Amino acid sequence: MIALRRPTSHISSSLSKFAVPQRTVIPRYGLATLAEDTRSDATFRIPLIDFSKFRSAASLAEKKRTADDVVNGFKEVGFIYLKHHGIPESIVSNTFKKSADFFALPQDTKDYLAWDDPRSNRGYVCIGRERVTQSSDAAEIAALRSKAPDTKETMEIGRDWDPTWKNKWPREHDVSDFKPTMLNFFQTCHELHAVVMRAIALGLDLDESFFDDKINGQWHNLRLLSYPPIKRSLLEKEGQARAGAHSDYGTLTLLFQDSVGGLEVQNPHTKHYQPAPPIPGTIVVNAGDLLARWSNDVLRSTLHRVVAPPATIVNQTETMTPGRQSIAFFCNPNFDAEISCLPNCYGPGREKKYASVTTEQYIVGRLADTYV
Ligand SMILES: O=C(O)CCC(=O)C(=O)O
Ligand SMILES: [Fe+2]
Repeated sequence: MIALRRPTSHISSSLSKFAVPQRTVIPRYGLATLAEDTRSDATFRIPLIDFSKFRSAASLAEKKRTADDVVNGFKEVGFIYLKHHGIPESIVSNTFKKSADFFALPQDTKDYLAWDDPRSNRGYVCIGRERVTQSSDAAEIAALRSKAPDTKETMEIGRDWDPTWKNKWPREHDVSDFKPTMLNFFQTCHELHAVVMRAIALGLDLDESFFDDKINGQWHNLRLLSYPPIKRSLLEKEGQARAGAHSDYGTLTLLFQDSVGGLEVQNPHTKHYQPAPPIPGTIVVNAGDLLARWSNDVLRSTLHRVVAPPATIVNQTETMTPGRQSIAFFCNPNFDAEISCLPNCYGPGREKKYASVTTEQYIVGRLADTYV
């Protein structure tokens, strides 16, 4: 359902004059647009885009076709799958392995590295400490956190050469090669972000290099996530999820999932949640709030959440859901970048919706609201 078009039995009138036997069904693939498909949950799909067509395009016109697909995906859904994205599978699997080794450490070893400041946004976050939500009301978030905390733990890593904020690395004898593995992954994701933003610039009819000098400072956040096995009955409680419904804050999120599943994306048109299952060889990419704001909401920052894995993975009669691992790379513009409406995203009939804000003002404010 995600990438393939459904067949339909509709035969266009221009074909009817030909000798088509009465009961022949001519399948039509790929004719409905993404915009049409997303209007209904039955046909909702997250587009799957072959990104090698952008990287190795023989002409600007060919490049622009993939760029248009990327932008169209963010306009209609806010989420896309990328295949042939250029990050070798060995790098992804090794990063997952080091992440698993980290979360397997004793609790007090992890607590020693505790996250302690939203301006730094680095370190270990134990289960129940973050409650992602769209609310910015402190009392409401505190109530949600105690009633239905997120059932996940995370490790947050920022750019390593920051003069003010230091990453919190486990000791080498706790997890060998953790730091070089994460820094290599960080750099690799940074480079992919820069290329996808070039595609977005082109798809918005801006100069391809428009974002280059606004996103080169690597103010990103690499988040390792671990969702421990949990009783199904706990996940099915009112308002409870592995990660509650939220949007992300930055430009784009590059999301790497294991094979367990449970990620759901809100269909922006029907407001119903739809699964975004792991597809081998792909990554999920979603637009964040700053990109939506930058583009005057031309590009969508779509709500998503992580719930119990589908019943094909866990039998409904089982009482435990399996543990799940994922890695989110939250990409940000430079912290001093002024996020004010992009040149092509306003005009007569489309007024500017947002005041200009720096990345830092926006992100630090959001993070301060969601953690205790
Ligand atoms: O674990 C996932 O698949 C999604 C995590 C997520 O959306 C987040 O951390 O912002
Ligand atoms: Fe998210």
